Amino acid sequence: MPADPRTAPSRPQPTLRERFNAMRNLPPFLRQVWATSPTLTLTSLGIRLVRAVMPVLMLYIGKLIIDEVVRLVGLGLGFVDLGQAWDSGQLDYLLWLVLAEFGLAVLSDLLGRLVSYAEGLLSELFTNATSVRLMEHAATLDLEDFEDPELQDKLDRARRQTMGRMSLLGQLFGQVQDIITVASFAAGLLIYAPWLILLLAVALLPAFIGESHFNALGYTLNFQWTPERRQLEYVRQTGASVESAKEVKIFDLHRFLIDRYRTLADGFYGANRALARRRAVWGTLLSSLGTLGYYVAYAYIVWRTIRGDFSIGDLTFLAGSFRRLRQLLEGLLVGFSQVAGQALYLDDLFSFFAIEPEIRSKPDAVPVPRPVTHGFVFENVGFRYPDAERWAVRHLDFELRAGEVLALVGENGAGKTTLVKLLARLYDPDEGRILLDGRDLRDYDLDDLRANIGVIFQDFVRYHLTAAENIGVGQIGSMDDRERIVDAARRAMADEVIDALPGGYDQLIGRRFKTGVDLSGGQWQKIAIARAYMRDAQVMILDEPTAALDARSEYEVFRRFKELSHQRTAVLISHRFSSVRMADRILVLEQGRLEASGTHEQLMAAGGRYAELFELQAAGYR
Ligand SMILES: Nc1ncnc2c1ncn2[C@@H]1O[C@H](COP(=O)(O)OP(=O)(O)OP(=O)(O)O)[C@@H](O)[C@H]1O
Repeated sequence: MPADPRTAPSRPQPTLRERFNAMRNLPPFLRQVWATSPTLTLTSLGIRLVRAVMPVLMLYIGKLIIDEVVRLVGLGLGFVDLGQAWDSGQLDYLLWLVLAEFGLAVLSDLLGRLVSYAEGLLSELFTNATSVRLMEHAATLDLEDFEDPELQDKLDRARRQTMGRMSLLGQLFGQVQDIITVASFAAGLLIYAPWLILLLAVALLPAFIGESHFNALGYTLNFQWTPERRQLEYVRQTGASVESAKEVKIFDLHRFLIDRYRTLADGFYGANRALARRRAVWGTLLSSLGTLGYYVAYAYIVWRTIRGDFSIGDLTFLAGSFRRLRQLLEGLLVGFSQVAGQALYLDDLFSFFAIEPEIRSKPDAVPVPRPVTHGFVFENVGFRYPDAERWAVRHLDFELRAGEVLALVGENGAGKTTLVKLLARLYDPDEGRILLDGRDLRDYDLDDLRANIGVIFQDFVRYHLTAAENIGVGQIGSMDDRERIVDAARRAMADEVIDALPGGYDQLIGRRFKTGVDLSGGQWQKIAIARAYMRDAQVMILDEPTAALDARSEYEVFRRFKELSHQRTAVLISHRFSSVRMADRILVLEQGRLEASGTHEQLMAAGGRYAELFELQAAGYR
């Protein structure tokens, strides 16, 4: 069961300083927005600038209208009907004022729509650009990073941020607009009653502090529940996907999965609800303080009007200004705390981008020699998975000579796959070093090294693409080279599988999509092995991708592999001794150590574990 996040060691609630510090994320965020589309950014900011001063203009025209009406009433002209009043010309000024206000109202609406349009587009572009950056950055990270659950949590949060931060954009720009509007109202009010503005600001402060407190709590809640939310996602997928449907049915797992989903989802819902409830109660209390401030100011203006200091038009302008100012200030303060809250989330996005891969090319990296003349030498190589107590492999000293076919045997967990991963520099050794033609593997250009090594792992990927594409991914640059793909398929004995497909090489395989045709485990493996033949690699490694092949097929695959690996260095991993014995040399691994090495005959003659395991398997066939 997942750890209860309330008792599990958790991230403490961000302090006020952390919250303010998070604001440092805003400039890079804005830079990225700008880089996404300068035109759209300028358009929306420009329009918002114009919109910002419209409210005060409209309110002022409203004041002029009322003053004019009061003046006209005071004149006691006693018009009989509208026609007469119209002809007298006394209404002209009023008419212009009303028309001006109408024009402003229409323009304001139009500009509002334009802003939404521009920002909608900008947000979408920004989300897409960030998603692409996320994928690009993820591609540079080490395998070790990916295997770290903490990184997976971070990646999950970052992924959510690419979507979630769309609202931040509109909010930030809205804040800028509101600040200008506030300034324009404040300038108007300053002439009449400056200290009232201060009163409003002070009255609103508690609501602001409350808001930012709850935003931080909300962030902490989301942060703490990331692992559970990932589990939720996992359970949901397991409960309803093609890949797991078979087992879920046979083992009747759906109730178990649903129960687990419910438990997790209820926990998150409960925590969320409790926070929302507290937020609602406190929010209401604190914002009523702001309301109080507003009414004190209102009463003061009314009193000054009664005393004759202000006209009726002034009263409407002032009261309206105050109402708007209060709304705006409240919005600004709440918005500010929300922006600060969202900036905390940006931390997740940026801290994901800040992860630096450890395995990368040195600035003065050299290309891999072509051809490799001596081969690889492992010198006292040891490697331990992060947080693991046991060494996965240790004290490995051996040579993999150029042009040699080497087989790795050993029981489950002996370290065979780890050794291969070290060879392909998916990890770097924690102890000792690996040399290629006398130079440390770390001196070579990483891309070139990987291009020279073709590995098919036991857990190779089944791409839900066409058969040709499934092979083509082995050498992405030759995806369109059908001849090469067909040739690779033939070598891996995948051609017969593909010929039997209704669509041949263009047949979509896998069951995920409507027109897809699924393959058997062994058929998938043949396709995956063809991938290795696509590569122009000097070193070929088959890490047990043949386990599902029938005995004859595996034998045949390995026989061809050996034949075709002529002049190539090759590593085979298999639990079938009939295949292993074809290798030039065999390394026997036992609990991460090299136990013995030699040809099949030598190892049999030595009578160690190899001979024992071989006999065990042979006896099974007799
Ligand atoms: N990603 C990982 N994180 C932590 N430990 C790992 C990881 N992969 C493997 N191990 C551990 O390292 C040891 C060696 O594993 P490895 O996969 O190299 O064995 P193997 O010989 O290939 O086994 P098999 O025959 O089952 O494929 C095992 O004890 C395993 O539990």
